[in-house]
Amino acid sequence: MIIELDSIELYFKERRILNGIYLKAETGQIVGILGRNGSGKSCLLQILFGSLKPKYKLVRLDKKPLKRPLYTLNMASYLPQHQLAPDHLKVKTLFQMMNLEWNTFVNHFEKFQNYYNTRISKLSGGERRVIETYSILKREAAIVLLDEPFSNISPLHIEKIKKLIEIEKSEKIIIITDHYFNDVIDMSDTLYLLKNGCTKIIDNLEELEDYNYINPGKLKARNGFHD
Ligand SMILES: Nc1ncnc2c1ncn2[C@@H]1O[C@H](COP(=O)(O)OP(=O)(O)OP(=O)(O)O)[C@@H](O)[C@H]1O
Repeated sequence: MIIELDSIELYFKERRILNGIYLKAETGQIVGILGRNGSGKSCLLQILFGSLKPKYKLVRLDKKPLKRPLYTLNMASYLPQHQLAPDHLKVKTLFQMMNLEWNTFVNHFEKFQNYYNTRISKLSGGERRVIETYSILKREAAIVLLDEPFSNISPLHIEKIKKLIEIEKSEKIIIITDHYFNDVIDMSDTLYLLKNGCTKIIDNLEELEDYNYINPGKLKARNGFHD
């Protein structure tokens, strides 16, 4: 499956947020979106999901224009930037709703084994994000959109989630944005930078310095971003 976003124009009142967007993602690949605060990354994911309506957009699924919002097709799983799971919900209810195996989860995240009956409100911000990210990632869906999945998550758990994303990508399209740019770069097969309302495809990581997204020397040493 291939999904493409094209020619998006998003305004809030007179303020232009996005114009000149092109993004392509396909099954088996992770697409990373980087960009400074306020560059429009969350808006872009919401537009793709269909929950934000811009002035103009073109979404193509396998080359055919998509006439309905993606969420109505029940094929996309979307992690919003802000809290997803309501406070009063018990962890077990979330797992039941998402049709996920608790034992499989605690095999990956042993620390959570006593949380089955716990309400979301009793978890730390990072613990909640691990559960939210995991449940969106593992849900049955052809397209997974992850907006800041690593927020407040400890390095050890980030590494575990990165491994799970790598496994899930074989059957899914995964689009991810996060300010942990080294982690996004590590995982991404294709990388876009969102700047001045436009997407720029990044072929060489030095371009991220040239576009003033990061200061020179901040990139983790690597041979290429697929390594
Ligand atoms: N509902 C709204 N009404 C008005 N302006 C908005 C609204 N939602 C977003 N914006 C503006 O649109 C711009 C892009 O917002 P968005 O949340 O997509 O940025 P972002 O790249 O995800 O930022 P961050 O990395 O800080 O989360 C911001 O300047 C924001 O203030």
